[in-house]
Amino acid sequence: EFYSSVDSMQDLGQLELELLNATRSYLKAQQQEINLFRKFVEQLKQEHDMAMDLTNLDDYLGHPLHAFRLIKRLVYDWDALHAPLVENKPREEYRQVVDNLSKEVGFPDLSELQGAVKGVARLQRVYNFTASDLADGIINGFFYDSAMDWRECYEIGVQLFDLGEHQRSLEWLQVAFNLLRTNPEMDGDDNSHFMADIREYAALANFELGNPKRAGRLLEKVLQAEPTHPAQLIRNYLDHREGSRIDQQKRDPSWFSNYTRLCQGRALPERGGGSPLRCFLDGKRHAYFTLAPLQVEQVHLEPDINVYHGILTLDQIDSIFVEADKLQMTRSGVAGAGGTRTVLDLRVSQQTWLDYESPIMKSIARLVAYISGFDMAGAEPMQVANYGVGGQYEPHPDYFEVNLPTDFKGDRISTSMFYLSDVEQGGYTVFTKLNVFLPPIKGALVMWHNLHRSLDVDPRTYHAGCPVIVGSKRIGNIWMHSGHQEFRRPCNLTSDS
Ligand SMILES: O=C(O)CCC(=O)C(=O)O
Ligand SMILES: [Fe+2]
Repeated sequence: EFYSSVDSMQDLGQLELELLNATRSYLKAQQQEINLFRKFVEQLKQEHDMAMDLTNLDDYLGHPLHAFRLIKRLVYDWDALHAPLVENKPREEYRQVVDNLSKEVGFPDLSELQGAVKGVARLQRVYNFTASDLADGIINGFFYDSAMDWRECYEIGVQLFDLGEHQRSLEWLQVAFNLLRTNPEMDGDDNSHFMADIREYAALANFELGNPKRAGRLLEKVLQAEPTHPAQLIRNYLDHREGSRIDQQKRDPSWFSNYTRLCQGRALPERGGGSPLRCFLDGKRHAYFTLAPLQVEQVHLEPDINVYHGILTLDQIDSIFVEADKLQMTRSGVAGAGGTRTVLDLRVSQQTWLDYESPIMKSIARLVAYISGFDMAGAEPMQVANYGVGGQYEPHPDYFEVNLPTDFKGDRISTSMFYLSDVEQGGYTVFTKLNVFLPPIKGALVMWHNLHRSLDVDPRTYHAGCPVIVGSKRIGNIWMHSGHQEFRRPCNLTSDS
């Protein structure tokens, strides 16, 4: 799978480069071969013409050497031409290259295209981007050199229709239509055919949205312009279908408005101020920090969430990726009932797990132990993740509460999340019940407890990774189990203590 991680999209970039190179050398080889053949044929033609030019063909063929020549041409020369022409070595080689690429890298299929389109739709939903802005290359008010043509907008509209996102599909089809009308690409006839195709889909989307009259009018327009257009079939189909479902718009879940608001970097309305948050240097937490105190930013109190700035150097982050590159990244799943894992749109990323054997991971383990005070015997390996097109992780707790995996010693008492990249736009970490949003800052660490001291779960820690708008978001998560920590964070008796 490619779309669920920006890193693996790089394989596709490479794939396309190799396809381009192979195709160019194929065309060049073909051209050379054709030129050679053409010359050869011209030569044969000259000889042939000369023979046929003679007023009396018998004169020519009666000459023993001429006869010899004609026969030789047909025995050898034409054969020499036929075989490679039919065989076409460059074509065989080209086919081979494409086959190998398809085996080694694999070409993306329709589900990948849908994944990418869903990513775009997710960005629109969470950040209120309009299709026309995106088509103009404007993302979140910033101009990128990425304007789209009508075909691309049409394709997104079609894919969204197939995904059942009818309102958004209609929006993209409208943009496609306007683009085609303002920048016609062919002479009139072809354009009207394309317009008919767009209207046909727009009619279907309108029907699904409970506007059968508008659907009918659009189909009418199509058939007026092109009486033989297959839209006639659609009309018959819609005429015989039950009335459309008007209320088929999916309702947003209750957390959605907090999520989108925080993702956009807008605080929720305050519910009375608590104690003020502070930034401070902490050189006392462990002797290790005496000379280089921790740079602590409190982002929430009760439950405490702290950001530790400048924890990892760029070199250290590079070393983490050297370790991660030795392993295979796989699509992230979410835990389901009975210890199952499923791949869902609510989490679009790829991940791998690093143990604490290598020098860099030994230092990471030491840092987490010194900062958190926990015993790393209870730590899971570090999960390194990379998000994809519109990649996100919807609100969730990090604890399990039920169906704890059998190899866990206690639930996930804390989360230590390292930001391993900056993100150009989007990709905030948000705590949907706490009014906290954190833009990723490369080298920083966020830490919080998921369990109360009683080891009961703390649902206030629900959090999410917002869709990445532009950029590649990389994080490293270390989850600590409550086993082994009995003396590090002694429990209390009341569940909310
Ligand atoms: O990407 C983020 O900011 C949050 C990730 C997260 O919550 C997780 O991986 O459990
Ligand atoms: Fe999480």
